[in-house]
Parts: sequence; structure tokens; C-alpha cells
Amino acid sequence: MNKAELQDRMKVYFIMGSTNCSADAEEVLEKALIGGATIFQFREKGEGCLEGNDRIELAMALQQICGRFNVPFIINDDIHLMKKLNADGLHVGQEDGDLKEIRNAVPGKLLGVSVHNLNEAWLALEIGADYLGVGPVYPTGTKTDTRPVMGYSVIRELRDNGIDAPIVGIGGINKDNASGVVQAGADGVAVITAISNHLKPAEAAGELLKAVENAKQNN
Ligand SMILES: Nc1nc(C(F)(F)F)ncc1COP(=O)(O)OP(=O)(O)O
Ligand SMILES: [Mg+2]
Repeated sequence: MNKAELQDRMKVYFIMGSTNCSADAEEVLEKALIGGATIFQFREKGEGCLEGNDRIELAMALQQICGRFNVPFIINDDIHLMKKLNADGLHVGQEDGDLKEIRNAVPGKLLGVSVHNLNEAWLALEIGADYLGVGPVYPTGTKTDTRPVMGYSVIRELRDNGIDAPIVGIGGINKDNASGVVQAGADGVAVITAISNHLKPAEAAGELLKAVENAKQNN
């Protein structure tokens, strides 16, 4: 996938695990993809998350749904699970291991890295990250161990310093505040709750896509 295609895939980056939705995870994902989510990350993490075979089986079921929609299926943190499922890519943060080693361990796969400042961004791109997750842009209840809320400042700073890699903003984003993230320079928005906890996940995904595409047109 070339950079332009990947930037396009960043528009509505849905992230979910079984603990993020009250409804059936497979149904929620199917509806999110019907509604227009452009890429999916399996993030089975935190209190009460699935483990062992249950976790693998859910990952496989969600991977199969992504396959039907031809949407990239990304695994969060777990390089072994990514390899086991031959997923499309892996997303890691600053504390998930040595980035260069991880890059070398997943040749030809999409590698996303969470970054929180310009230095982390340069280092991630230097080792070969394909896209950057920047945040938390707004306060979020989903991830308890986040770095300080940063608003648009770091996204803006990366673009002002000539970083033109695919960037997705993350953290507390919804249809009402998504446009500001794109206007600050992100190629799209990553969300969990705004879709996973919505009564109509397809509608939620569609509204986010519309907000992102409108903001891109006005950029
Ligand atoms: N999971 C993520 N996905 C993205 C993406 F770019 F894909 F939107 N950006 C940032 C994160 C956060 O990644 P990390 O800092 O390792 O925390 P956790 O493993 O708890 O998610
Ligand atoms: Mg992580």
C-alpha cells in the first residue's frame, strides 16, 4: 500500500476489543465497516479482556469480517498474534518494545507507532514506521495510562516541521470534534467509544467519515 492509499485508510480508524462494546463485537465491527470505517485495530486489552484461545478466536472472527470488506486488520501490541494470524499490520507504543527490532520482525507489514512529540515522531519514521498515532488529542476514558492531553498542538508541530507521513489523531475524538483534528493536519481520526458504544455503529462511522472528508476538503 503506498503512502497516499495509507493516508486514505487513516480517515476513520476504528479500534476495538470485547471490553469496549456492550453489544456483540462482531456485529459492532460489521456495522462500523458498513458505515465506512476505513481501517480496524484489534485492541483486546484491560480489565476483563479475553485471553488465550478466546482472544485468538475473536481476533480471527474480526479478521474475517475485515477481509470481507477489504479493510486492513491491525493488531495492537501483540507481535505474536499478528504473525499467527498473518494480520495486515501491528500498532505499538513507546513502551511496547524496541521499535527497530519490531520493524525488522514484521517486514512488509504495516507498522503504526504512537508518538507524543516531534522527537518520538522522527525516531519512529527513522526506523520505518508506516503511520503515526498522535494523541491523546482530547481527554479519554478508554485508556487510563495516557500521556497528558495535547490538543492539536503536536499534530500541527509535526506538519510544521515537514513530517508528511500518514498521521491519525487519537483520544476522545467524536463526530463533533473530528474536523479540528483533520484541520490541524491529521489524515484521519482513530476512535474506540464513539463507534463501539454507539447504538448505531454504522451511523457513527458514517458521520465520522463525513466530518473527516468535509474537513479535508476545507484544508
Ligand atoms: N493503540 C493505539 N492506536 C493508535 C492508532 F494510530 F492506531 F490510532 N494510536 C495510538 C494507540 C495507543 O497505543 P499505545 O500507546 O501502545 O497504548 P495501547 O497499547 O494501550 O493502545
Ligand atoms: Mg501499545
